[in-house]
Amino acid sequence: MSTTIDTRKSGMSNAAVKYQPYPQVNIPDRTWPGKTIDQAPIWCSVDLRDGNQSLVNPMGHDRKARMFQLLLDMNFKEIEIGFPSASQTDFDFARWCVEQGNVPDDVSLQVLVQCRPELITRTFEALEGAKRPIIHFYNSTSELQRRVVFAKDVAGIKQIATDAAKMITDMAAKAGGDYRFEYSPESFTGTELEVALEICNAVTEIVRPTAENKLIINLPSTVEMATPNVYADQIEWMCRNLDNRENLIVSLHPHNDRGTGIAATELGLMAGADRVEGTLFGNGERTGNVDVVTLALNMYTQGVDPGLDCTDIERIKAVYEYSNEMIIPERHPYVGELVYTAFSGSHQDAINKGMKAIKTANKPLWEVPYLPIDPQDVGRTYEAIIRINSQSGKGGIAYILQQDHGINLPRNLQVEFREDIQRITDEQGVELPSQRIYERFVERYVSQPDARLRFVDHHTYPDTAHKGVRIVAAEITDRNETKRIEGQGTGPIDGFIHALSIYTGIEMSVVDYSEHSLQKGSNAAAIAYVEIAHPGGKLFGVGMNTNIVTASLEAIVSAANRVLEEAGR
Ligand SMILES: CC(=O)SCCNC(=O)CCNC(=O)[C@H](O)C(C)(C)COP(=O)(O)OP(=O)(O)OC[C@H]1O[C@@H](n2cnc3c(N)ncnc32)[C@H](O)[C@@H]1OP(=O)(O)O
Ligand SMILES: CC(C)C(=O)C(=O)O
Repeated sequence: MSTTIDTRKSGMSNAAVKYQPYPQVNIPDRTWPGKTIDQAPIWCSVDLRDGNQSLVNPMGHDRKARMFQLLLDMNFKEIEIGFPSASQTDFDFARWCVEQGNVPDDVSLQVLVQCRPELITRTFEALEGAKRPIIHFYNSTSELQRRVVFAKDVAGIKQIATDAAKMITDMAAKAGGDYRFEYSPESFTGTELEVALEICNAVTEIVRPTAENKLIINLPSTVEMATPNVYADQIEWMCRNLDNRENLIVSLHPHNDRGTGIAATELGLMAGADRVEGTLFGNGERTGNVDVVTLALNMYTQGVDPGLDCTDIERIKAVYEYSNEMIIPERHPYVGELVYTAFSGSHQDAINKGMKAIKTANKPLWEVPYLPIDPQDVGRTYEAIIRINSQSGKGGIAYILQQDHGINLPRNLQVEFREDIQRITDEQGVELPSQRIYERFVERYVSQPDARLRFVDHHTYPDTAHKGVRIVAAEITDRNETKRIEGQGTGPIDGFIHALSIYTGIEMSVVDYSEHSLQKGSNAAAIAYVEIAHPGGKLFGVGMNTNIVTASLEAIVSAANRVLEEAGR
């Protein structure tokens, strides 16, 4: 049976008229699909330039300086600090970096400039005295921009690039400094590969890079226009065909228009690129530049040292938010508020078991279901891993009580208490915080404010008529009236439940018992759990006391109160 879809209903049936598919690259012997990323690229932060130029309010000195210090602390060795010929703020910041920025000797300041003589001259002024700075010059080479922006043919566009390359290398030679150079055929992804190659080769011929001073050829996905495999094909094609490849550093500068900037970069690295330009958490034009923190942590979680320090991701986030005046969404990889949190039951159960298994195994290898990275590796805690709402299960509730309050619920009690929590979360429709779960646990099982019975005291003595049997004499209150009860058994628990069975007229017996201490040290408070059987089924009681025997007997009273409540007495 075939189904016909009526495309007229989609409202987007003009797609083929308005847009055209991106052409594929003819490279049938491509090698990148078989490669893996096994070492970090050279990283270059463009937060202070591409990031900055896309902000509602571009950064002033303080916001730039704070970001700059963070980038140094994260171990970036190449930092594009701005476009000094574009504004006085950027010029002054470049001068501040050179004169007062305490830039380590192994860090290169990079600046961007268009291929325009007056802007190039001003750029050299901004960098006077800098150690091994990178002059990054660009012009758009795309078919569309050649046509509608520059009204020039390929030769004319090439001329813009080569004139600039000549001027820049001449000025650098005259200045006598140890300049480095970067050229970008901007809008590379909109440029025919042969054209991009011709222009890059022409620039390389003028710059004459050497092994000691390589030329950076930056191949930007200025606008992301195709699937990431196409970008990888383009990079592999360029790497194969560029002249003097051994003296070039091939750099990627991906944007994220299709939401696949990370994938494109990773495939581009597999295709032979050496360097990546990007920004923290992907700030940048439109949908942003590629996010270097995510890229670095993706490498880290594959066992590759990324060379960037992301161990204090909260600081990186704080500086990002201060300097860019933007907020990071809750789902952002590695940093979002919710990315280490599971609300759903089966995820919580698996995480809970995984965390226990890791503790038991005592090995460094991280293997926890649903958590591709140990949150502590980026300075996050385990506190937020599990949060409870109506989608949650017993494993999650058990994890919260254990992790936050030191309470290890027996499995059957987990099942029982989960039903109670589920009822509350269903009724309220919101998350139940850890403290509220704890309070509910104590109220239901320990303090029981509306309950009839309270344990007061007990003592035991041998039953002289029966060998091995002890008599338990206990004092309890029933609706605040003191009562003395008595029973027999092999020990206090056994005898006390017998006494309560006689007193209440309901036959009860202990089917499960466990206890543990709640705090370490000499004043250890104990918690005891008893599961009792009664004619209507089974249920739990819990006692907490500094004395373990008292905690056990309180647990039995707790269970008895619940039996009475169920029986409507
Ligand atoms: C993809 C990117 O992110 S590239 C970086 C973009 N960043 C920025 O533009 C931020 C900083 N820029 C600025 O402050 C300004 O654009 C300036 C100071 C650089 C230049 O300002 P202005 O000259 O006033 O104006 P504008 O930017 O509109 O100039 C466009 C002119 O430069 C030409 N042009 C643009 N880019 C280049 C280039 N890379 N090389 C040579 N010429 C260029 C255009 O063809 C146009 O020429 P026309 O005036 O003959 O039509
Ligand atoms: C200047 C270039 C590298 C750029 O920012 C881009 O293409 O996005």
